[in-house]
Amino acid sequence: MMLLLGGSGYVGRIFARRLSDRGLDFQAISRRHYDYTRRDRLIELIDQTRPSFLINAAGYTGKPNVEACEHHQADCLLGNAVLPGIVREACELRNLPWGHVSSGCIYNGTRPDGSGFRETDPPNFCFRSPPCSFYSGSKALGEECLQDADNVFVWRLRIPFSNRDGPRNYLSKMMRYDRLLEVTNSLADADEFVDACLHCWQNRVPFGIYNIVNSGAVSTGEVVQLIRTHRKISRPFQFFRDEAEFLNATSGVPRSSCMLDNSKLIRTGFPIRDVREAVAEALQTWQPER
Ligand SMILES: NC(=O)C1=CN([C@@H]2O[C@H](COP(=O)(O)OP(=O)(O)OC[C@H]3O[C@@H](n4cnc5c(N)ncnc54)[C@H](OP(=O)(O)O)[C@@H]3O)[C@@H](O)[C@H]2O)C=CC1
Ligand SMILES: Cc1cn([C@H]2C[C@H](O)[C@@H](COP(=O)(O)OP(=O)(O)O[C@H]3O[C@@H](C)C(=O)[C@@H](O)[C@H]3O)O2)c(=O)[nH]c1=O
Repeated sequence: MMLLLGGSGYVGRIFARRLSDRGLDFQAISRRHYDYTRRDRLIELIDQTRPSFLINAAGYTGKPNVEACEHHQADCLLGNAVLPGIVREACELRNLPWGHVSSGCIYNGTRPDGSGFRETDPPNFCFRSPPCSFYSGSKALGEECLQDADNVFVWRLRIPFSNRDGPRNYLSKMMRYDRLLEVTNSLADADEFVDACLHCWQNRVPFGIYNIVNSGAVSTGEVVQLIRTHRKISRPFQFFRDEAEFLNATSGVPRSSCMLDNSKLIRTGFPIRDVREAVAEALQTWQPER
């Protein structure tokens, strides 16, 4: 049996669906019913349920986007920086292996040679390397709390998308925003991300940090072109002139735009798709929100 923390959230629900689809036994835990953010309660929960693995898909992301983290800093620090440390302590005490959903947003840009950041690269979009958003800073602190931990996977997700239309889906956002920021990013098909996380545990790959994104990176303009082609949308898409105009028009919170190297994941035998192929397929099989 696996414990799933944060199973009520966007990422947690995808874990729940994929676990159910595979017939894997799990219990999704919500703070509403059980306060897993308290170390003593989490240890009690582990003792009562005796799981073989724990998935931490809990955290504070801000709604509708990370801008909200600037105004809810305590919740953000609790969910993203403190909670991973609490889960670590509880899991270490009970010798329970686990996985933590982190974010690639602790980086900005590329490595100096233009390649994607590797798991060994220090974050460059965080409180220790400003500027950054409060969200990114809090996620990097969360990873610091897990440094040198045994028995944990740190799964870095980045800009999830899927074929299911909705306010958290990056492709839906690109179709709904009035104006778009032209940047280049690594992205992750949300289902593929979860499958890769489950692959790590089920195939007992070595614990540690994994960048879990589709291969390559894609610009906003390329995504728009794929949307035009596969969704047959002919209306014009408006773009911000540059990042300064984006920051002026929104609430001034900088975003991470970055490329991540996923070769460590690929070496474990997980066949992750190229980002353009994955985006195209999501758009071809699009399920509009009702
Ligand atoms: N969505 C995205 O674009 C990305 C998300 N991530 C990471 O994935 C994880 C899940 O994100 P996502 O599913 O999008 O987030 P959601 O807000 O949709 O869900 C997160 C869940 O975490 C639980 N939670 C526990 N502590 C807190 C807290 N202090 N504040 C808010 N919620 C809390 C809540 O569940 P309950 O109250 O029921 O226990 C909540 O439903 C986060 O760690 C996030 O940083 C990483 C990259 C991209
Ligand atoms: C608000 C806005 C954003 N954008 C761009 C900026 C950015 O490149 C992309 C996504 O920005 P958003 O504000 O929608 O989402 P944001 O909250 O920044 O998304 C992030 O969420 C957290 C939880 C993560 O961990 C990240 O990996 C990422 O998925 O869209 C526009 O093009 N136009 C807009 O009006």
